[in-house]
Amino acid sequence: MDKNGDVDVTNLADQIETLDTQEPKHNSLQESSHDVIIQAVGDDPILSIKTFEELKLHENLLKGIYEMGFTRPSKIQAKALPLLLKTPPENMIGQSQSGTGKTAAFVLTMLSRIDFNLQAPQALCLAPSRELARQIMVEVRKMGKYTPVITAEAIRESDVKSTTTGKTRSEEFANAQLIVGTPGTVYDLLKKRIINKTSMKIFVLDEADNMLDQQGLGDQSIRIKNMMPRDCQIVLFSATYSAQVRTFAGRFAPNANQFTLKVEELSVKTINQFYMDCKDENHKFEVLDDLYTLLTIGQSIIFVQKRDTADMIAKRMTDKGHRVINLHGGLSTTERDAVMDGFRRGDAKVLITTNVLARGIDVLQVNLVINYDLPLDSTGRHPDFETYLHRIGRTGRFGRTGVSINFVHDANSWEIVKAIENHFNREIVKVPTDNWDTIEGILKKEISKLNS
Ligand SMILES: Nc1ncnc2c1ncn2[C@@H]1O[C@H](COP(=O)(O)OP(=O)(O)OP(=O)(O)O)[C@@H](O)[C@H]1O
Repeated sequence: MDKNGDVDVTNLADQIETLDTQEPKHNSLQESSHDVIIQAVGDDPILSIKTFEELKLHENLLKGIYEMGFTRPSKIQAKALPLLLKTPPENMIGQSQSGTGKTAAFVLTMLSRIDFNLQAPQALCLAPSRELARQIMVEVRKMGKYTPVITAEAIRESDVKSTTTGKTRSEEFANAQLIVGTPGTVYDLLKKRIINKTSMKIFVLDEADNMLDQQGLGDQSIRIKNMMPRDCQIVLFSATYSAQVRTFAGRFAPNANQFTLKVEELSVKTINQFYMDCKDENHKFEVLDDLYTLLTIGQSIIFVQKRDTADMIAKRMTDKGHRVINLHGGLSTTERDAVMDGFRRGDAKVLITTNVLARGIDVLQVNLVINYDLPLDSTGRHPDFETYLHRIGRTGRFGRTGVSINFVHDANSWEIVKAIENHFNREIVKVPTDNWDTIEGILKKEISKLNS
């Protein structure tokens, strides 16, 4: 807390994840450390690299990695990359907590698989949202900066010329080697043969459990996968896999090397979780207004369940004098890009959104996530555990500390918070809604515990 009595969540410590640098202990198909179970398909020892050099990557790729400030591989990168880069390629079903560097693991693999002399699509990555696809492409372009890779984003819905490249879709995809997109657009482009699939070497699903969800994007992902050549490497990554999706993932990516986290290891330790007991729906807004009036908060994301609620909260917060922005699927793509880019630049500090941004979005300065509405499954009554974890994972990125606050306003929402607490076996601490000195005290204590 600073001398004005504000909780200073803007200056949270930059703790870099402690790397597991131990030598592999045995040559076996399965390795189980305290947090992750690795099932490898081959008989080779499960290696864990300590430096990126050990991967024997092209020096231009290494240059890109180092320029991004990646001095050492994270734990998932250290263990997954040796398996991902094997020749002949092997499939992967990877799991690691939010913000631990899964993107770099698959981006590096895609870039390593490309024959730069061949101007045809060779690597395809799907993500569930336009914003995440754009973010992955930024990482591709940074990491591949010193390579001649030709890239294309498959996120536009019509055949208009790209505003950035001035090319039509056919022109853009004719010689693109690495494509990142959303499933609907990619499927459409493959079907129309605008994307040529014949030389495709690697197919990646980020947020794979979401992409394979039979009630959502699953159908499209399956259709796209069925169009890929037989020997195409299939790589799935997510922080979460429900038991049902995991079984299906095993069929989608057969004979895969698998990384599985135990449920109690899923929550990121540096994200501290709270709940506030509001009297009713309307009181939730008053508490939100007070929070932003009384506390100094860095960048934050407020999650609601519906687009209408996002619009309504944004309007009411603006009327109260708070500077907020709002992003959901009801906006045009141009509006969505402008909002997201503004938030990334830090022009706006408070982003109100729906589950469209629950997954993957990486803005390191976000130190607070508010679940204004708790995430519910399709019945609308039960908790959506996976979405909860992804939402709060928008803070606490790569070893940073973060705070998440859940708003509770009736018996059902209280039960949902308790169910989430039990499911992940992580305490969600109650903070009062009426005593701001106490609120500051609790948040400060919890944050300092995390930093110590
Ligand atoms: N080896 C590294 N060294 C330093 N920073 C890294 C390294 N690897 C990744 N990062 C950074 O860590 C942050 C989180 O990485 P990333 O977005 O890939 O997480 P993730 O595991 O995909 O999370 P989520 O499950 O939320 O999608 C990013 O800002 C990324 O640039």
